[in-house]
Amino acid sequence: MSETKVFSLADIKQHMSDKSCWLVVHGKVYDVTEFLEEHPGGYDIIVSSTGRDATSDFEEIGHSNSAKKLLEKYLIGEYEGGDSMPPRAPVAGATSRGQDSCRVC
Ligand code: HEM
Repeated sequence: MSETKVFSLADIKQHMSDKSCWLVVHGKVYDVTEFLEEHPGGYDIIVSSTGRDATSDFEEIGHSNSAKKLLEKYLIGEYEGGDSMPPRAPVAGATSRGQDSCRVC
């Protein structure tokens, strides 16, 4: 078994398209590019869950156990912040250094 790779938010944000598509679910990073075409829910819905924490998107749909098992096939590593990934894309221009608290709210 090779060592677990750890990815930053900046890494993850480079894979937000159908050319290269990573998902973060429960703090783990999945490269689902190859799965996009096969996804029964369509590929655009997955692409729209990239670049942020996709855990609630994935869980709220009520995916079957076989869908959860399928996810394991695409595991490539972990997010450096564990479960602390922003659920929505941070405010435009914010840094990924953890100082992106909202100035408006
Ligand atoms: C790599 C991650 C994912 C895998 C492996 C996956 C797998 C699957 C599978 C196997 C199904 C068929 C039903 C089932 O067995 O539960 C399904 C349906 C569905 N998935 Fe995903 N899914 C993933 C990510 C997502 C994400 C991030 C969303 C975003 C909300 C999503 C939305 C849906 C929807 C809406 C359906 C229902 C499609 C329908 O019945 O019309 N999935 N998915």
